Amino acid sequence: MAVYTTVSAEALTAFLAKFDHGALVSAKGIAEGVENSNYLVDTTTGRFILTLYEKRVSADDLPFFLALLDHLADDGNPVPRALPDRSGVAIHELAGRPACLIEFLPGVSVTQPTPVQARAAGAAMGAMHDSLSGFAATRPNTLGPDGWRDLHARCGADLDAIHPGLFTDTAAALETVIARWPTALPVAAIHGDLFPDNVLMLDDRVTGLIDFYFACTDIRAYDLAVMHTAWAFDGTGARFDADVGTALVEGYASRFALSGAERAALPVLAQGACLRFMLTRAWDWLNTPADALVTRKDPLAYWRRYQAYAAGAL
Ligand SMILES: Nc1ncnc2c1ncn2[C@@H]1O[C@H](COP(=O)(O)OP(=O)(O)OP(=O)(O)O)[C@@H](O)[C@H]1O
Ligand SMILES: N[C@@H](CCO)C(=O)O
Repeated sequence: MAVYTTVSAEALTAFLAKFDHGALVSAKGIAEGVENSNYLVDTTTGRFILTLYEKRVSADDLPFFLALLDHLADDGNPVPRALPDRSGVAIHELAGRPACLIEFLPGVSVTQPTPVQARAAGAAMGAMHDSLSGFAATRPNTLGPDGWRDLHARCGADLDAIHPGLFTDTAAALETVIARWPTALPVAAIHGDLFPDNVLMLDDRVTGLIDFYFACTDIRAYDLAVMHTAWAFDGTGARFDADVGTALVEGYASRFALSGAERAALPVLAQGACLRFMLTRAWDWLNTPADALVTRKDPLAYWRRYQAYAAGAL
């Protein structure tokens, strides 16, 4: 369960008193997610999400994320804004963590997307990229190729405790992918983590894009490649669904132009994405205490995907 920080009723009541969004009725920790602490908060006037930012989110980056969300919401994308308090402040401190009160969006995330749902989600990313072509602020991707090497070195030989030979095999894969990494593709603000659990849907309609806390400036088509790795496989990474992958890419292209060079680069971008998620999952796997109230995600599910792309899945 991803509630790393506990917020007392007293502290939450005092926090809500700064806003014009009613008084506390109830607050429940949300089990989903691994990065931040999230609460579902009901007040006398509505429903909200309270997010306390944990390990990987730096408070210094929050203004970038919130400006990006405002830009997308202004342009009609279904993203939640962080709400300002009465004095216009959106970034607060609560229980010792940076914290925001965020708009609640309806919908649920699908676990096994259909091609129709994947097409809608791809189109939502295309519309988002269209809006973000007019977003000027930048943030480096700390989990880009240089970050993978660093993470690989920090995990070190302990990777072999996850799977024999994993340290050497991933070192070789990293060098192969980095040597082929595109250098001339368009760069823009991207989401960076648009997994099915970060897309809220009602039936086949996208009602929310959430969790922008890896948003950064990077190769735009990398965002689509990340999405492909997460949507076109089952949770174990063992079963590839080509129809879902194709629907995702075509949905995207229906809303935002995908050049021949970007399409041609998707396989290597997807391999890089697999290494990124394999390594962050491996780091968490090796550094999360066994009794922590969070479900660790399987790094090998991303190593399997890497192998599928390396063998030509896309
Ligand atoms: N604005 C929102 N509206 C409705 N539900 C939301 C909203 N934001 C978050 N949630 C709910 O909280 C859950 C966890 O949120 P989120 O994915 O942002 O957490 P996280 O810890 O950053 O996750 P991740 O592991 O995907 O990085 C979501 O799966 C969703 O159920
Ligand atoms: N979406 C990521 C978690 C956030 O980095 C994963 O499934 O590994």
